[in-house]
Amino acid sequence: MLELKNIQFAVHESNDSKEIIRHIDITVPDRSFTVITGPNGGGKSTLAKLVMGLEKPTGGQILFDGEDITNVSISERAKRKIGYAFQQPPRFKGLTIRKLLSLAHGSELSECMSCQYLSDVGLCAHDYLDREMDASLSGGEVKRIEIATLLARDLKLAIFDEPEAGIDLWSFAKLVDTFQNLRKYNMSILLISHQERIMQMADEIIVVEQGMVTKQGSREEILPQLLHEFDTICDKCL
Ligand SMILES: Nc1ncnc2c1ncn2[C@@H]1O[C@H](COP(=O)(O)OP(=O)(O)OP(=O)(O)O)[C@@H](O)[C@H]1O
Repeated sequence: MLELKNIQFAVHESNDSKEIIRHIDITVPDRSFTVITGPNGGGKSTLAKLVMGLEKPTGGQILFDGEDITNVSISERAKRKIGYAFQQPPRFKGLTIRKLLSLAHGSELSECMSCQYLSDVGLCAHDYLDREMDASLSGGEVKRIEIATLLARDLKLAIFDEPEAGIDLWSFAKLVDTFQNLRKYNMSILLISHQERIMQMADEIIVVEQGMVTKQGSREEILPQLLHEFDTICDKCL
């Protein structure tokens, strides 16, 4: 279980301090699917970076399975099975997808397991295992292969920052299917998204605005509120 307790993050800008995250408390239970949403600039990516260790909070505590990891390095967090999927996953020329999956796993993966991970992200293993992770792959394919590498790492917590960014509607539909498939794995998913179809898969939805949690609860409770707010905004624009 991940617990953020009174997390704060401020940066210094020309003799002034700018608060980006203000006193946030969040709990992500084991094997849950949590979506963080909210307006641009609200602090969602910063929150993900704080959990991953890419940024260090200026106040508060991060607990993972009861252990204080606030000051633990990125690589130590990775060893504790916390993983992060980039908005724009890196490509590695010269490295086959088969090799990439084994590297993610930490030892040679059997053909059968590699195929399983690729099929769970909606890719036909025989078409991809011996391809290079290079520029010849589409944006949607790269994203799904990155998710397969997270599966191969056998993570306890996977963090995705707007996985839908930069992909077309067709690839998005396949990505939604991929996230449905991830439900059978034992990991918790913390996903940042603005997409209703992704929120429809969540157990819990958290809205972050101006560095604060403004709504938090089950999908059944929060999603109708968000859709109603969105309709009201749209009606005002007519
Ligand atoms: N290191 C930093 N220095 C200064 N400002 C920062 C820093 N990191 C984030 N910010 C600012 O903090 C605010 C929150 O940024 P963040 O990327 O977390 O928002 P977000 O909710 O993920 O937005 P989006 O939906 O557009 O991706 C933004 O105004 C951003 O410019």
